[in-house]
Amino acid sequence: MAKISVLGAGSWGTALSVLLCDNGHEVILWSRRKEEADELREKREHVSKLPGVRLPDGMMFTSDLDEALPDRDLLVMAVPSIAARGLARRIGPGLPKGQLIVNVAKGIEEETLLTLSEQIEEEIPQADVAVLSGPSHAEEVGRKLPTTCVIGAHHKETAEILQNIFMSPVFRVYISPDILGIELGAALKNVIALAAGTADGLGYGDNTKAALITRGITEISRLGIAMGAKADTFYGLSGIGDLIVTCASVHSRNRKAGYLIGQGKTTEQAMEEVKMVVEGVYSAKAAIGLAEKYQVELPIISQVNKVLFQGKSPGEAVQELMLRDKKIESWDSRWEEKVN
Ligand SMILES: NC(=O)C1=CN([C@@H]2O[C@H](COP(=O)(O)OP(=O)(O)OC[C@H]3O[C@@H](n4cnc5c(N)ncnc54)[C@H](O)[C@@H]3O)[C@@H](O)[C@H]2O)C=CC1
Ligand SMILES: O=C(CO)COP(=O)(O)O
Repeated sequence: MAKISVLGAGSWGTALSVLLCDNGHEVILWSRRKEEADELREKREHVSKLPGVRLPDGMMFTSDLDEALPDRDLLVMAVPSIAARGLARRIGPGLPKGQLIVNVAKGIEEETLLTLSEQIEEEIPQADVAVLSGPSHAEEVGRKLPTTCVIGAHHKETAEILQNIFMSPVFRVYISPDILGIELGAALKNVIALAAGTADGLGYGDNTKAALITRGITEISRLGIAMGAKADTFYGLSGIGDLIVTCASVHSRNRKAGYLIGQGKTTEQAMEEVKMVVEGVYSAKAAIGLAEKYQVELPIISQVNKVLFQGKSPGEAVQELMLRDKKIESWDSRWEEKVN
């Protein structure tokens, strides 16, 4: 049994707390809001974020970091990406050397273009930071539906410890050393999911969705490989796997926000209506910074940015993508041509 604190009581932090409790660990779920921690303790359900999922009797709740942080084998960071650095800065000074931390949020920092684990490592240099990602909607993990994820860590021993902690008959966990590839796939799939949702909102069909998923992963992996990630990672759970689920699922907040934009809502209206965090909106901007830095073309992600932030009509963005220069699908030595 491990002593674990999950920091962030949104839908994902809550679902993972249930999983970890069911796995026999001692779990404290930290919320930044006292009323939320009190309500979770009393109702044993997160009514607004994860309705219908009973929170196990043994699960503990607090809004006090002094209760959540000392003497924990593992800290799971489950706050929205824009809050990750701030929380890491706040908790870092008190943590011991080698503190194991798993980040489960998905994003890239717009100003620095750093992944979340890189930000956490900057703020808590003494920690051993890993990531968990993959096609895993909280609503389904909460209902104990079979799910697979991947854990990325610097050291294989760390990855194996975490694999043992998270793995269950309904939650299968793979391990990988490619933290960068995992985090890039996680953050950028949300931007493509916004596009997929927008296509749904415009009334387009399955062909369009398949095109966005396929050309989307090409775009994500092109950038990731230029940054030093491993190509295979983008065809794994945290890449194509998460991209498929986020573009297709009724649970996806990014897809939902895209849908509303396709129906004519502004970015702000769509984010407000979804209520929960829409990470793709932040990652979209960061992706443009990365594309410029690594001199990589990201046609879909560029159009998503124009729709989100420059008021371009989604229909026009699709037209522009369809009418781009003619291309070869992928590089082939027989024609020896570099393609985008
Ligand atoms: N919901 C899901 O199915 C999954 C979500 N994720 C990722 O997990 C992260 C968290 O997402 P959700 O739990 O779904 O979000 P959510 O929208 O359900 O909840 C976010 C929670 O974070 C709290 N929060 C906001 N700012 C904070 C701060 N500065 N400090 C502490 N807490 C703060 C809010 O009060 C709220 O309870 C995101 O990066 C998301 O992409 C990853 C996999 C699955
Ligand atoms: O990352 C997720 C599922 O793996 C959740 O995606 P959304 O944030 O779009 O709901």
